[in-house]
Amino acid sequence: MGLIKSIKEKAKSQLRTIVLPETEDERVLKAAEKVLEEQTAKVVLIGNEDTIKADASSCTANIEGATIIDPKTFADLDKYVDELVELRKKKGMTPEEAREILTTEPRFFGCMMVRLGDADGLVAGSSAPTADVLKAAIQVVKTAPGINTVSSCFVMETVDGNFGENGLILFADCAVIPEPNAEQLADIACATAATAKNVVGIDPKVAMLSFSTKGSAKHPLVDKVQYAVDLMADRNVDFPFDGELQADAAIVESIGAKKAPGSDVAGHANVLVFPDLQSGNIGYKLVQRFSGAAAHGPIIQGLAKPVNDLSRGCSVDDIANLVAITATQVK
Ligand SMILES: CC(C)(COP(=O)(O)OP(=O)(O)OC[C@H]1O[C@@H](n2cnc3c(N)ncnc32)[C@H](O)[C@@H]1OP(=O)(O)O)[C@@H](O)C(=O)NCCC(=O)NCCS
Ligand SMILES: CC(=O)OP(=O)(O)O
Repeated sequence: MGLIKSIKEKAKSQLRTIVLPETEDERVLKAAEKVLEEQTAKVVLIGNEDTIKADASSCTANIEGATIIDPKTFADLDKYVDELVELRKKKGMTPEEAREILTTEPRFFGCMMVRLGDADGLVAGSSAPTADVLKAAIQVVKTAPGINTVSSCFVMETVDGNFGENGLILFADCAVIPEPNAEQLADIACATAATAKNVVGIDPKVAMLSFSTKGSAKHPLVDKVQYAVDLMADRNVDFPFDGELQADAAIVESIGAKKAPGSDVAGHANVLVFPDLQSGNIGYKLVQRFSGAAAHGPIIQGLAKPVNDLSRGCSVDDIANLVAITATQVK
């Protein structure tokens, strides 16, 4: 069974409640229809009921069965306001500011639903830059206990099946931390290994990428990746990892054997940790567009509850697929 098919089967058996706050986007309304039709989740749409219904009708999206919540008339708004003030009191947020944010920024309202258990997860980002989704998630949902770093990965479903795990390969971090330090690179590697296991169902083999393989180039940027590898060794992680490796050494067996002989990851990696956000974000988009790979994500890692982002270039299917992925992340 393909990845998305098996994730949808799992989601169907759990039927979680997922919030879609960006209801001004017709792709979201069409995705809501698809999710309801496939019964992979219950759907909550945020916004004015008349407007959402009129928009759905004009794009012929059947959203019957979705729950529509208008923050402006929401019965528990005062409770949400109190919670946001409490969360942001160190930053000096007033009740008036909290009310304004919750009634005008649906991503914040949706994240508060998730925080307070009125929904299980949230998917947004089709009509806002990633930073807007991340800010709502980090400020409201917060990191999971014991976790310092929020990061992201894409599950790339490549076409020819030769790379990674029968064509499945995770790329990280492609959406969150612009210039990770070595500690954060190690955190990204550990979080992505967990996503590989828990969401994709594969045993992770993690390559810490660079423009150098095993000291073939000398530069402070190479030193940073080597230090991240040392930190992972200190953490005694329970998955194979290696670095620093160039991308070809990580994913092509013959090149891995030549550039990093003896490595149990080189040539077989199914998790690629990029050294920074520039390489990660550019890398995933090039693979997606040049090769026709499906890019599922960005799946956000390290939050207390599942909130996932979309690229603004996403399709209706991308949104519906990410809703199913989000549903299966609920603990
Ligand atoms: C993620 C991002 C939005 C955070 O920005 P920020 O200005 O630090 O966000 P906020 O001010 O809302 O931060 C809220 C809190 O979360 C913390 N935080 C920020 N990034 C974090 C991370 N990756 N992990 C854990 N905590 C984080 C902040 O330190 C802050 O803590 P505080 O409230 O105790 O001071 C920012 O790093 C960003 O824009 N990243 C790039 C996103 C992007 O453009 N991606 C490319 C396209 S996909
Ligand atoms: C993940 C990402 O790159 O998002 P966007 O394309 O919306 O910037």
